[in-house]
Amino acid sequence: MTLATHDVRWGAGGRMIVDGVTLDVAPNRVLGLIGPNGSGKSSLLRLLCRLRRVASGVVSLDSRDIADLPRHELAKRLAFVEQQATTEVQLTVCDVVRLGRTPHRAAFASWSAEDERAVDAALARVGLSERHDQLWHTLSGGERQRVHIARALAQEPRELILDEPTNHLDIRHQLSILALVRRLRLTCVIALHDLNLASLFCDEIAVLHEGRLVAAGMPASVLTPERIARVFGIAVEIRCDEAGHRHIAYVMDHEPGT
Ligand SMILES: Nc1ncnc2c1ncn2[C@@H]1O[C@H](COP(=O)(O)OP(=O)(O)OP(=O)(O)O)[C@@H](O)[C@H]1O
Repeated sequence: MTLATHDVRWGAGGRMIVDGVTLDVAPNRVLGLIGPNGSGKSSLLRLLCRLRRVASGVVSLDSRDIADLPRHELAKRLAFVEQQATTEVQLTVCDVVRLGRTPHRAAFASWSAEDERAVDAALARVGLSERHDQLWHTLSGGERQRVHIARALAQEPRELILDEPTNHLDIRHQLSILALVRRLRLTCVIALHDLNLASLFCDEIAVLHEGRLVAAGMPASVLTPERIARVFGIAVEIRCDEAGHRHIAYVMDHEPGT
């Protein structure tokens, strides 16, 4: 166990938004977090990264309460790729990725060859090496998303938290980013909306509904038509192809657009 929550609660605006979530993230595995809009996915991810403090319960890293970890130590271990992260407009792509090296550098230390290698490797991994010097604000939405993933990789974390990292990406880049996340062999928690991508790329899936964890486990056991109907309010059929891959097909009771 590296990252875990025990009975974590957090509320805002007079209501409970994350309501008693207990979850273990297996080391070096990808946990997909799914749930309808507003079910508390981003809020839970922010609690995992200590960007918000729990109202009650514990988030732990290697069995230590993250509330007790020095900020610097937490930043070396855990990287977060936020949904629609913004960045100062006058920075170049490599400036943004270099920010990922901050936790590894002592105050006033000069930029090292190791830092530069980590930045170059991170940009290469997301396929943006040739954009090294481009101004960040001139990138497309999908390219910005990949730069933020590179920034997180430059941090060389052991735990990687991603909030809908496939937003803005075309289908090829959605597949390549999720394949990359799998290849990294880090402990990953990743909020996703696409149930088929979650099923294909995640080792385990956790389902949030109205702030509560309603299921967690292997994709095939969690993503059943009954549960999808209950949580998302839609009808689906599960089809298996010849290779044994499951495909979740949406059942329309009328033709789209009619
Ligand atoms: N600081 C806050 N104050 C008041 N309400 C908040 C705050 N943060 C989140 N919420 C509410 O909590 C609920 C859960 O939000 P959250 O962003 O965690 O959901 P989500 O599952 O990530 O949704 P989505 O799929 O739409 O991104 C929403 O109804 C949101 O409006």
